[in-house]
Parts: sequence; structure tokens; C-alpha cells
Amino acid sequence: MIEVKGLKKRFGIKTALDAVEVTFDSGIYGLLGPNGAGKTTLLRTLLGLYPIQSGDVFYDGKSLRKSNDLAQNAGYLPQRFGMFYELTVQGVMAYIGTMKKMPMAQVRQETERCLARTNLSELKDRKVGALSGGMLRRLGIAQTLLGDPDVLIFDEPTAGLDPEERMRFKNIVADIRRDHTVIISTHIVDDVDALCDQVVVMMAGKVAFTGTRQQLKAVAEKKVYEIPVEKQALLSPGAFLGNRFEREGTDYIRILSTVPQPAGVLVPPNIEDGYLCITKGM
Ligand SMILES: Nc1ncnc2c1ncn2[C@@H]1O[C@H](COP(=O)(O)OP(=O)(O)OP(=O)(O)O)[C@@H](O)[C@H]1O
Repeated sequence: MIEVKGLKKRFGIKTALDAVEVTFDSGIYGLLGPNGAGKTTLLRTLLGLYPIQSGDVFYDGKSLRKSNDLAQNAGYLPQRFGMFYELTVQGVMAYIGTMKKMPMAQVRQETERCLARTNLSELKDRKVGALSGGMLRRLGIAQTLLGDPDVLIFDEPTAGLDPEERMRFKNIVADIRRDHTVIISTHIVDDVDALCDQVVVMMAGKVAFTGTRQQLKAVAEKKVYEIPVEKQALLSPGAFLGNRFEREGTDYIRILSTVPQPAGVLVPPNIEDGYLCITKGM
């Protein structure tokens, strides 16, 4: 279990984390938030890549100030995964395995398993410099899985993946045993809906919401309307205009509103509605 308590982080005068309180237990967590909310800073702090300035993080009860157990038991896919261009795919896996202090025989076995899992077995001899962006992302995912770590941290894992590879990533995550802690930072709300048991929403360096997907949806209960585009002028002030879509030849707009909108029809919320209600303060 990872317990974050009163964690603060500043870059010069910029406060990136402002007394963050959150607990990550076993299970799959989606970490959502607008650009600059502090998601990457939080993840990097958990991994010991930023020193703790104020507050603390406990991994299985031990403070990160005194122990680097969390970093040693974690696989991490950074937002921008890069590697030496001259290394081959399997060379990267051997390099990461060595950094993780894994015995060579285990590295070989795990390399085979993780490359097969990410559809890279046939590219094992290809150099990093000759991989496409999507292939490099898959290699990043493969090295995260190496050694089956207890904690897996993925920072925007599906960015740059084609639909088939996104599906494959979802299947990989679905196969991870639920006694692991998996944290997935993403902007793709659909991915959270498909994958995550719990959702954490960050805003301006703080945790604005933690709960299940159902609880996130419930935030938008009785606040979501659909209205034909031609009736848009009848909306009461305070409505937030969401997606525009077409149904049976009519154009509609999805609306979020805390005041009743008689010109629209109330519809059940989805998790994107819940997320938008939090970020718009509705
Ligand atoms: N190395 C740094 N130096 C200065 N400021 C930084 C640094 N890293 C992050 N910041 C700032 O800290 C804040 C939080 O950034 P962070 O990258 O953690 O946000 P994020 O939620 O991951 O954003 P995104 O979704 O865009 O990746 C931002 O205002 C950012 O500009």
C-alpha cells in the first residue's frame, strides 16, 4: 500500500503538489487531471526521482525518506520513454533487468515473456533508433512489466498507440493480478472506464476526487442534459457545452448544468461527465 500524506513539491515559485493526500492500495487506479495538474510530479516523487520536500510517502508503512523499496519494486513507463538508439530491443530489456539487479537467467526468461506480451518478439534484434513511435511505446510497456513488479506506474501509456495496440495494452493491464498496485495517468477517460477500479482526479496540485468509477459518474447525476442544437438559445445561463453528436438525423449537444434546463432532456451521466463536473467545479 502506498500512502501519500501532505506531500508538497515546488519548482521555484511554482507549487506542483499542494498537500496531496491519497492512498493507493491493490488494484488499478486511473489518475486523471488537466495539463499541469501535478500527475507526473506525483508519480516521479513516488519513484524517488524527486526528493520529498515536505510531507511524506509510506510504502507498506515505511517512509520513502528512509527506504527506496518502492522504487525497487516498481515498473515505470515515463511519459516520454527514450533509450540509447544503438541498443537493440532485447538489449534494452537486458539493460533494464541489470538496473533492477535481476539475475541474467531471469532477465532472459522475462524478456521473452514481456516482448511476447507486447507483440515485440519479432523485433527483438531491431535497434531502438529504427523503431516507430508506437513500437518504442510498446518497448516502454515491455520494460515496465519486466520482473513482474508489485507496483506498475504508467504515465500516459496509450498516447501514440494505434487502436489495435491500445486494445492490447488494455488486455495486458486486465491480466495483471489484482494484488498488484497499478497507477495509470491518462487523459483518455475511455481508458479509465475500461480499465480502472478506482479513479483519482488531480487539479492544481491537489487531489480533487478519489473513488470508484460509479462514484465519479454519480458526481454528475442530474446535471447532464441532451438538447437539440437548434434549441441551444433556450439554455439557461451556467450551462457547460459538451460534445456535439448526431442521432437519427438530428444534431444534439450534451450539456452539463447545475441549474435545471427545461429545454433539454436529463440523461444518465458517464465518467467523463463526472470528471468534467469536478474540473469545472460544478
Ligand atoms: N522540472 C520542472 N521545472 C519547473 N516546473 C515544472 C517541472 N516539472 C513540472 N513543472 C510544473 O509543475 C506543474 C505540474 O506539472 P506535471 O508535469 O506534474 O503535471 P501533469 O498533471 O503531469 O501535466 P500533463 O497532463 O500535461 O502531463 C506544472 O505547472 C508544470 O509546469
